[in-house]
Amino acid sequence: MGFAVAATAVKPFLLIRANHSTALDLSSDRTGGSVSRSKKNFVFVVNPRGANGCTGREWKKLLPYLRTRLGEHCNIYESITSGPLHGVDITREAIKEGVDAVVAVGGDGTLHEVINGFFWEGQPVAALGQGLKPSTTLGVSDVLIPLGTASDFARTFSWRNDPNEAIERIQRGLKSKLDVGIITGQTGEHHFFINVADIHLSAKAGYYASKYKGFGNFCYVLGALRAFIGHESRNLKVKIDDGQWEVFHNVTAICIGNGKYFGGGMKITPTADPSSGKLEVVILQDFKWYDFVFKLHKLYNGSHISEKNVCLKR
Ligand SMILES: Nc1ncnc2c1ncn2[C@@H]1O[C@H](COP(=O)(O)OP(=O)(O)OP(=O)(O)O)[C@@H](O)[C@H]1O
Repeated sequence: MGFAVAATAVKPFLLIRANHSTALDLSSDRTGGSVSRSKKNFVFVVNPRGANGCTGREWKKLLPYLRTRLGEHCNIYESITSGPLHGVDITREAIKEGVDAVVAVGGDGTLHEVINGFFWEGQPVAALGQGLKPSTTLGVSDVLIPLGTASDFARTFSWRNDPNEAIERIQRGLKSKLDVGIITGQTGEHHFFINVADIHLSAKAGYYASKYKGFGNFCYVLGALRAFIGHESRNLKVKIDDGQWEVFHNVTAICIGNGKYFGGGMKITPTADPSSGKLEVVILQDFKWYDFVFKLHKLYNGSHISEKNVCLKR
C-alpha cells in the first residue's frame, strides 16, 4: 500500500481587494508617481528569473506602459523577488498594509507564491486592524500578468502570455470568484493551490522541468521523460470528499485540478472549473514512458481521459 491521499476544495474566500488602504507606507512609488491616498495601491510581485530571465526583461519594458495605463488611478509598487518563496512574504506584508491588489508577474510558480501569501497559518491574511474577512473574493483578472515559461493557469481562462492584454484586464477591473485547493502536510500545515496539484511522477516531472527552462515550454516534456527514469508506480489509497477510501493500483501520477492545464499546455484535468467549488481528479495507472510519448497529443487536447489506464473522478 502506498500513500493516503485526500483532496478537498474550499469555497472562494480569498481577498484580492482589501476594503481599506490605511497604513500604507511602501516607502516610495518606485514607478515615479506620487503616492496619493485617493488612488488605489497595487503591488506587482515580479520574479526576475521567470521564463529563464525573460520575465525580468519584459517587466522593465512594461513598467512605463503600465504607468501610462494605470498611473492616473493607481499607485504602482514593484517588488522584485530575491529568491524562491520571497513572493509569499511580499504578498503577506502588502495585504497587511491594506493594498488594493497584489499582482503576480511571472509564471505559475510566482502565482503560487502570491496565492499562498494570502494566507498565514491556514487563515486568510487580513489588513492590520481590519479583523478577519473570511468571505471575500479573489479578482482573477487582477491577480496575474502571465510572463512565465508555461503560464498554465492563464490558459484555463484563454489568456495569452501577453502583458498588454493583462494590463487591459487589470484596468477593466473585471473580477470573478476562484476556488482554492488546500494541501495538508504531514504535520498538519496547509499549502494552497489554484491550478493543479500533483503527486508522484508529474510532481517529479515539474522538478526536472525546472532544470530545462532554457528549452521553453518543451522543458515539461523533457522533465517528464527524465522523471520516468527509475520511476515506479505505487498502489495508492484515495478518498474523494465524503466517499470511502479506495485503492488504486499501479498509480503513475495523480493530478488534482482546479484549473485545466499543466506541463506547458497539457489539458490534464480537462473539465476542471476554478469556480465550481469542486476539484477534478485524474489518475494515471501503469502509464509508461511510451504511453506518454505516443499519447502526448491526447494529453494536450484532453482526450487522454478516454484511455483505459486513465481514470477521472470529480
Ligand atoms: N529572484 C529569484 N531567483 C530565483 N528564483 C526565483 C526568484 N524569484 C522567484 N523564484 C522562483 O522561480 C520559480 C519559477 O518562477 P515562475 O513560475 O515565475 O517562472 P517559470 O517557471 O518560467 O514559469 P511557469 O511556472 O509558468 O512555467 C518560482 O517557483 C520561484 O520560487
